[in-house]
Amino acid sequence: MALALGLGSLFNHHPTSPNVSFELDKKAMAIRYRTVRPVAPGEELCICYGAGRMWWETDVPDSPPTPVSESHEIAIFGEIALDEPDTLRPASIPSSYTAPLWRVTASPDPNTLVLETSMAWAIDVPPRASAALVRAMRKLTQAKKLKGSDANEPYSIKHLRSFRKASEVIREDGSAGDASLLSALVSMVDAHPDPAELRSLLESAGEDLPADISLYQVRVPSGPAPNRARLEEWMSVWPCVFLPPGAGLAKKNSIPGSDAARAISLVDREADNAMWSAIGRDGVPHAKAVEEALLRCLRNAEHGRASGEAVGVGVYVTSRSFGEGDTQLEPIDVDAWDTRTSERHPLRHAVPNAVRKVAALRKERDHKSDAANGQDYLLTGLTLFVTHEPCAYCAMALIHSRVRTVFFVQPSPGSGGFCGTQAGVGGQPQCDGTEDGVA
Ligand SMILES: C[S@@+](CC[C@H](N)C(=O)[O-])C[C@H]1O[C@@H](n2cnc3c(N)ncnc32)[C@H](O)[C@@H]1O
Repeated sequence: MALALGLGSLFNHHPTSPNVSFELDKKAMAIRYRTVRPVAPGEELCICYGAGRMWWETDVPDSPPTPVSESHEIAIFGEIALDEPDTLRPASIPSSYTAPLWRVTASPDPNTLVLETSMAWAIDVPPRASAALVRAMRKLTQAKKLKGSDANEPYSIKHLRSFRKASEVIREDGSAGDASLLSALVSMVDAHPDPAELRSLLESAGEDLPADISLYQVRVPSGPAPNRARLEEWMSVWPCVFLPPGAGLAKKNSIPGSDAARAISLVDREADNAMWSAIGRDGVPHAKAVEEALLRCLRNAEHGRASGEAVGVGVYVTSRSFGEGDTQLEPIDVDAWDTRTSERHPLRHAVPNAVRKVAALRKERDHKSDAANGQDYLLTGLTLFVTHEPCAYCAMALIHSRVRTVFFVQPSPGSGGFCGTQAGVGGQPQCDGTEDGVA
């Protein structure tokens, strides 16, 4: 997350074709803005804040909720309703409790992924020479001399269209292109930093290329557009392709060090929605099962409070699968709550209490001398529900425990260790965060 200060905060949002792109320079702690096409006098400079409804667009309705069943409608990723009979409901929970349901994940969201750009080398060729250039590049690629022209290697240019009208291209040196020529991408600058070496490489391919190959730099998106909705934004920098839903951004398929390179896969909201509206093995819709589990977790918090604990945080851990994979686990249902007051112990938060209970249960029940990877004590494959967003300590405990998914009811902006895992503990590369969370 970066906040633009100074003039950076003046850019308004254009949802589809901004004329300015920006990139984060994390080392310099700066944001760089660049025009991505010629700008007419008086034309407003706009960036794209991301896809989807913006916070000021209050009159634009959210997409309608997906009904789970006729009698039980829950807005998937909109709202979760806890409307239990009064006898079961803890007193602290209003009779019709509704809370927004968000997904927080270690994977970046395609709607907010920042468009990163890099410099690439291009040359101008007459249209009739384009086939010769393609042949030359193919030969050099096969001979492993031209870096980045294969999809599966660093500095790949495979997501980018190879040719563009030379007159439409913004060159880094400010020169104008000839309308009768094509601008052809050759490689990323980082793959071949020395233009003289690249030029002689192209000449060595022995194809019928123009005699006066002159390389110039152009700005291109570092990776493919994360979805169709963002494609226009990416295309305004350089024509390119988008990732089909569910496709991952392969680490090796993007610019090393870029956000895209760190991404293992993107959040796939369509698949998410399908998951939430699906029916579990026991015939209960996943969304209804989540609601029940959240209620149990709220009851645990209430139980802690009623037994004199100062902090009312409750946890429920279950082996029940919510559509994420179909592994059959030994059934586990563990309840826990914060016990700092009764145990006079600063570390007896609800989450580590649950982690200890699961470890003890599995050690006793599932222990085998040949158990691999801690499967007889970790939370691998389990889902944990917690009333409050885990703090940094609890988030680390969850990461070390290898829990599969975490649901929490109450986010803790600013102090939570989990929210927007790209900023929280789970998103730190050194933490090996693999868990997903739902708030
Ligand atoms: C970063 S500021 C942009 C500069 C702001 N317009 C100003 O004059 O200070 C973001 C705010 O600008 C407004 N804004 C930006 N793009 C907009 C758009 N396309 N339509 C309406 N309001 C927009 C929203 O109120 C938003 O909260």
